[in-house]
Amino acid sequence: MCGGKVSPEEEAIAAESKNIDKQLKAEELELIKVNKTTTKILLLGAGESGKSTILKQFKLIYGSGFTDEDVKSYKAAIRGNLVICAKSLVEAMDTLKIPYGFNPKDPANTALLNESNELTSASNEAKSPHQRKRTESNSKESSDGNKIVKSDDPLAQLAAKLYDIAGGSTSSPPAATLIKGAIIFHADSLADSEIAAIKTIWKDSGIQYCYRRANEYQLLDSCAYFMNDLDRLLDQKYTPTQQDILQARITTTGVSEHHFIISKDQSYRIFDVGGQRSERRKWAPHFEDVNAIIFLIAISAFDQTCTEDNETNRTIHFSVVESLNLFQSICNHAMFRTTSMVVFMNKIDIFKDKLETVKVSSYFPDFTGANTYEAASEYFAHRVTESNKYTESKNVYIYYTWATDTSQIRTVFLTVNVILLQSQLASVGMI
Ligand SMILES: Nc1nc2c(ncn2[C@@H]2O[C@H](COP(=O)(O)OP(=O)(O)OP(=O)(O)O)[C@@H](O)[C@H]2O)c(=O)[nH]1
Ligand SMILES: [Mg+2]
Repeated sequence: MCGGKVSPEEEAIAAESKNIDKQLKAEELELIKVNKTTTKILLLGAGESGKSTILKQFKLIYGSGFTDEDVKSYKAAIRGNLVICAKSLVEAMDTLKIPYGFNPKDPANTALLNESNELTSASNEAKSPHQRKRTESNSKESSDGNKIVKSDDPLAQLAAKLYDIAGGSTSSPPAATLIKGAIIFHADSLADSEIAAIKTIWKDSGIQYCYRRANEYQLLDSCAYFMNDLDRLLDQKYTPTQQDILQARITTTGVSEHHFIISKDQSYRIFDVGGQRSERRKWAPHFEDVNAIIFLIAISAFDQTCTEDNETNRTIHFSVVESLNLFQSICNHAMFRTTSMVVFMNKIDIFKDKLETVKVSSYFPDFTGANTYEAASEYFAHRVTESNKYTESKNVYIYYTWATDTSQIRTVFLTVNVILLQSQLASVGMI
């Protein structure tokens, strides 16, 4: 075949072989496409940031929803959640020193409060400017958002005084004593006495005041959702709704893998991990071949201390600070140099509510903007994006999410899917 004339048969064979090559190439490309668009995603973030709730939304939106088995186990979990909430509340009544029946709006309390305010301002007047400055900085000792703000609220002090006068923890009503002794469990049903006790304490004005101070101790975010609907949840024929399941809290231990087909071109392998500190050492074995990380930060917790700190009495950090540090270490991890980072700034519903009464600058003094949702969320988003050291090789995409709201999450997922598909195709040079 050195420059000789090519016969029509040979021509046909060459054309056929060209065709086959073309077809193979197309099939290979298709194969690559299919393989490359199976995105391996890790759901990361601190405990209670909402990872498993996002996974539940994947099941609802792209999977077959909750199975009968799921519903059964969540029914028991929800009842367990009720006991946990009731227990957290009655325990906090003692740690915060709030007497049962305490009503901040009671005229007698208002009068006492005015009296103590007058006394405080008289004593402040008598102090030198230097002494005054020291008292003020003691009550709000927070320079880097990393130290706890000490409560010098006159109402909290009045409650504590009345608590001591009433006899402290010995003055707890029988319902509270019963709850204190209750064992936390996942159960299909609760004893009648426990049901009655939970109902009684939730109606107590002191407990309601304690609930409003939930940033000072650990309480499940779904506490009010469940407690305000006790009759329905405790009915013998109760079956959890989708929303109840989204609100239910089961702490994740270990790592679980889940598969979802998003479209004909896109499928996900999602890994849900436990976010509590003791769980984080189980993350690393899953770091190989990760295409994207969805990292959750509960921004509503900007005034909240960390669970584990409360348990061990170690140095107290704000949980958002811990989340930002955790994000920084993941984002700048050598194995994730080119891994797309999608950050869900989660629990914006609670965040918005909180901003009505709580100042971000009290906990993050370098925040100088207006105490609005727009300014505060932008501030936290900036804290996230500025952590990325690999600005040349990857992007950090920020979304504000309400993980328990399926329609909001559906919209968020649509844009996340587009971004993940594009960045994955780009990473294999296909766009
Ligand atoms: N109101 C509100 N509650 C939320 C939101 N996201 C999650 N929650 C609730 O927060 C609690 C904790 O959520 P999970 O999804 O269990 O948190 P996690 O990150 O999986 O926690 P670990 O498994 O311990 O790592 C649950 O009761 C959820 O219903 C949100 O955006 N708004
Ligand atoms: Mg979880």
